[in-house]
Amino acid sequence: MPAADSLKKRKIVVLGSRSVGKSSLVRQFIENHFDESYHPTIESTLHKTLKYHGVEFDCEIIDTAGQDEYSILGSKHTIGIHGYVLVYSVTSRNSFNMIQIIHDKILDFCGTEDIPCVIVGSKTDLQSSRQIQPLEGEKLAQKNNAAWVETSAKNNINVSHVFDLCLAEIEKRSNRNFKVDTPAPATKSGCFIM
Ligand SMILES: Nc1nc2c(ncn2[C@@H]2O[C@H](COP(=O)(O)OP(=O)(O)OP(=O)(O)O)[C@@H](O)[C@H]2O)c(=O)[nH]1
Repeated sequence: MPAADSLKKRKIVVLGSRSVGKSSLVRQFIENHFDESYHPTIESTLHKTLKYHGVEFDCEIIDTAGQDEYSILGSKHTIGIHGYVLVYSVTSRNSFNMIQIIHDKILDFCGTEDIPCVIVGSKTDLQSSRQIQPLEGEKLAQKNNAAWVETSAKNNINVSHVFDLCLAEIEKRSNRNFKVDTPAPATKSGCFIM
């Protein structure tokens, strides 16, 4: 296996409203662990090596603090980012509505019309509290040219699939215009054009 510093690097940021399960998703993926208690996140960065089409990538996954409509999306969450995981809870209409707001903020900041993105409906184990049906999630993803999946971090359902999908979205775009190794040119704001 190649040393981590010789691997191609991919930076993925996880965004969404407060308490939708962003940290739980990331922790389950990286540490195979789920915690019922809630500890609000400030920000944490974790690493994992992922394989896509036989190529290994050193993935840096940035778990962010919960967003609301007034949160400012900074350069930290846009510049140098290859892919986005946008999480809503299937039990919260507000968190679902936030996805479009966050997506639009990213496009606006990056000055682009398309980003590699996976939209994630979390907490599917809480079926009796469900407010968002799968079809709504799928339609939102289609509208934004994003991948979509529902997960349960608690039951470890589809957790790793989120990150496979994200790499696929990243590589789909980078292969369209560039070789995997070629750094994408930056826009005026410094975001990658994928
Ligand atoms: N039942 C269930 N609860 C979950 C799931 N994922 C997360 N939770 C719970 O939801 C609460 C919030 O989870 P976090 O992972 O901290 O959410 P977050 O989006 O990182 O929260 P912020 O740091 O505020 O942005 C915790 O009590 C978790 O145990 C899930 O898949 N199923």
